[in-house]
Amino acid sequence: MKYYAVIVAGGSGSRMQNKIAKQFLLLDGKPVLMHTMEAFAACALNPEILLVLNIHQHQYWEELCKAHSFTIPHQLIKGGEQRFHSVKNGLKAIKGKGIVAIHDAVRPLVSPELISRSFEAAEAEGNAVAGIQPTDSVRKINFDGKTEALNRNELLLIQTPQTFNIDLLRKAYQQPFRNEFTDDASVAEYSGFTINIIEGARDNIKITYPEDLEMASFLKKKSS
Ligand SMILES: Nc1ccn([C@@H]2O[C@H](COP(=O)(O)OP(=O)(O)OP(=O)(O)O)[C@@H](O)[C@H]2O)c(=O)n1
Ligand SMILES: C[C@](O)(CO)[C@H](O)COP(=O)(O)O
Repeated sequence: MKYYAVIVAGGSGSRMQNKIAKQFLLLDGKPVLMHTMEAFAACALNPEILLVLNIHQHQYWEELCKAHSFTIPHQLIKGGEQRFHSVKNGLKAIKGKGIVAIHDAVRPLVSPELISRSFEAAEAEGNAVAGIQPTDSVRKINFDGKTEALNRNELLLIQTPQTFNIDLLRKAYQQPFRNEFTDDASVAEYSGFTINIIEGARDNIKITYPEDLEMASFLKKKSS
């Protein structure tokens, strides 16, 4: 079986409010994106890595790789307007059959163990989407602005990797973009596929706001 990893890094990181896109910010002296790619390179299934990056950042990325002596093999793909389009561009670059993991570049603490588990579960079930249970109480905001309690035991916080049989995901990504397509599971589900959840990891955080980078540094040190 052939394994692929599409690392989506085509965003601008606006919520990070930094002139440098968050995927390039330093985490323990190394760009966030490099930590993420190292986790996939350490996966025993040896996935082929495709990095999806805004075309205007390709040269900057190549300079960063030289500066950090970063030599993990990968194919560079141009990003798209939305995450959806970036994933679609990544899929277009994969020929033939196999299993593909889609992963946010800004989830650098993903473990090779979770990556392998995701590939293995997707190979068995058709797809595998990482999720964890909320530990806070949760409420829904109604159209009138009032809120109502939800049963948190019926909810999941969804992460990446989100891993699929490539043929399944290619079919799903033939649909036109919809605003509710915030991840690959929502795209696959809208296309009629049932989503298979696997246990994610509490430290598999997405770096979105400045404090997330500080948290990631703490978690990285704790796990080393
Ligand atoms: N057009 C886009 C938008 C997002 N992403 C990627 O999707 C992942 C999750 O997106 P998010 O955390 O929202 O990143 P940004 O869109 O960069 O952040 P923001 O919404 O704060 O601008 C990130 O690795 C981001 O680089 C992408 O590949 N292409
Ligand atoms: C894909 C994702 O990380 C799953 O939780 C999330 O949907 C990405 O959302 P973002 O707004 O693009 O960061």
